[in-house]
Amino acid sequence: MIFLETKNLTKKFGGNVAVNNVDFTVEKGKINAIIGPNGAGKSTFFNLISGFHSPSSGQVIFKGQDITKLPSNKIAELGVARTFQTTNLFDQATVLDNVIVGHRLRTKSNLFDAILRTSRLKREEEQCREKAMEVLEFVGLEHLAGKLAGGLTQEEKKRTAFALALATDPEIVFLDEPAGGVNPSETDGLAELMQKMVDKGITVCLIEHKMQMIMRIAHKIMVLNYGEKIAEGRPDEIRNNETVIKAYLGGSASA
Ligand SMILES: Nc1ncnc2c1ncn2[C@@H]1O[C@H](COP(=O)(O)OP(=O)(O)OP(=O)(O)O)[C@@H](O)[C@H]1O
Repeated sequence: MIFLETKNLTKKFGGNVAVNNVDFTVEKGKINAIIGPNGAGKSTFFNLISGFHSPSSGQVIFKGQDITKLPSNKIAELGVARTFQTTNLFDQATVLDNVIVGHRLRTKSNLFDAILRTSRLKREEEQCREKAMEVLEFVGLEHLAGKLAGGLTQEEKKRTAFALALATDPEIVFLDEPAGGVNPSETDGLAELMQKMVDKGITVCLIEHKMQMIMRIAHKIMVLNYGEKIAEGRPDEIRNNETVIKAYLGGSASA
């Protein structure tokens, strides 16, 4: 069974076709990358898969289930997590509290539990805390658990974004520019972290402009240009693909 796939996925914003008839399959347990010049439709494509936008037409299938029309929280519950280019953290809250919010999705407590401070609530609060510490440790930020998120560096924010996604116990994570705005050695560290996720059994799908990193870590790459898939293949195939080279030379890619 194909793990996750899109079929003829299309999104129009007025007359602008941001994603045009894209067929894409994700390889399970691998690092899958999406590249393309600015405005190619990459983020929109992620938004369609994770339910933040509804497609104009086409389908998203996850483990054989059509998830096209599901709201984003339901899609997340099924095990599909995503991060954003700019993760909005609560600056005045600690890193730990920011991540705890990410795990709430998996808990059952409701308003009554909160008012009555039931044992279920207390138990779940403890579970959330433990889960948050576990994912912070995984991303290498346990030493910053008590620090206010507002004081984090860009690289630490990127790691926190990973932790937020991991706190939902995902089977697949969609990472939007996970290494945007960080220096080369930090980029290497984040690449290692993505590999570590894969080693743990999580499938990774990322959008990235940092071509060297992508060519090194991706198992498979899809190239979007003006909303259309213009190529898909292994890094060496993509590197030598003339259509891709032309799109980049003619476009505004910041690679
Ligand atoms: N909410 C929206 N409403 C209207 N148009 C949008 C919306 N989101 C994206 N677009 C348009 O869709 C196209 C694709 O944008 P998108 O952000 O998906 O590209 P991208 O490949 O992620 O770009 P970048 O690499 O710069 O992040 C662009 O023309 C953009 O202006």
